[in-house]
Amino acid sequence: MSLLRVDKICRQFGGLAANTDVSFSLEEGEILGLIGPNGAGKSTLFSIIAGALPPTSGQVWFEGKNITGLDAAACCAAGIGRTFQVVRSFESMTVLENVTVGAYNRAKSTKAAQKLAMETLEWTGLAPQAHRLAVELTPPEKRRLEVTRALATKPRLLLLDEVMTGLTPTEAQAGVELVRAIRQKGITVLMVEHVMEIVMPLVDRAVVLNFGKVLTEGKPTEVIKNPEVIKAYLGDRYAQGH
Ligand SMILES: Nc1ncnc2c1ncn2[C@@H]1O[C@H](COP(=O)(O)OP(=O)(O)OP(=O)(O)O)[C@@H](O)[C@H]1O
Repeated sequence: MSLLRVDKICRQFGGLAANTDVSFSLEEGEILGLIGPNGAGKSTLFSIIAGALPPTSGQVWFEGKNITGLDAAACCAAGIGRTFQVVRSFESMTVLENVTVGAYNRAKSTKAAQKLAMETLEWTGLAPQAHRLAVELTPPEKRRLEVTRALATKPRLLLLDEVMTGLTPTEAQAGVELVRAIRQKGITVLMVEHVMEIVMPLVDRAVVLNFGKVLTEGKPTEVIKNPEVIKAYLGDRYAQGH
């Protein structure tokens, strides 16, 4: 049984079809990349899987249960954690407080939530910043804070929305190592990422969206050679280099 199954998802915004008949599965322990040009419908699909947006039609199955229509809190409780494309830290709170907000989804008391938050910060390497205000963090630290807060909800599936965007190659490499460590802990990862040089060596499989539809899916090495993917997204320059 797949951990996640997205089945014929459609989402309309007025006359605009952001997702049309999107279907794919995600196996336990996989890292799956969701790629495609701007406006292809990636964030919309993330929001539908995470319960932030209902689909117009179609279904989302998680651990064999139909979770279509559950709200974001229920999806989080079910084991789906997410980050946002635009970083949403609580700027006037400390790093520890930010992560404690996530930990409350699992912990029954403030003390237990703070303990879980601190353990998660230690894991992601942000513990030395625990008592700083979120506003004081550098952009890569803020992205790491987002991931830490999502991890503190103890997800089985983590949705990462462009967490490497805007990072230097060294910072992105640290991000890649964090994603690998997350999988090592048994957490399945679905990630949206634009930087192909980062995402392709990292993912087991990639699903390519274009104009809201699945263009193709497969192993990264196959996907980047697909002429339709090159035309729609990668461009000839990337293809020639690989
Ligand atoms: N709340 C909304 N209301 C109206 N249209 C929307 C809304 N959210 C997304 N759209 C439209 O749906 C389409 C898909 O957008 P979406 O953000 O899902 O794409 P994306 O692949 O994540 O793009 P990007 O890579 O730029 O983040 C776009 O045309 C967008 O303008």
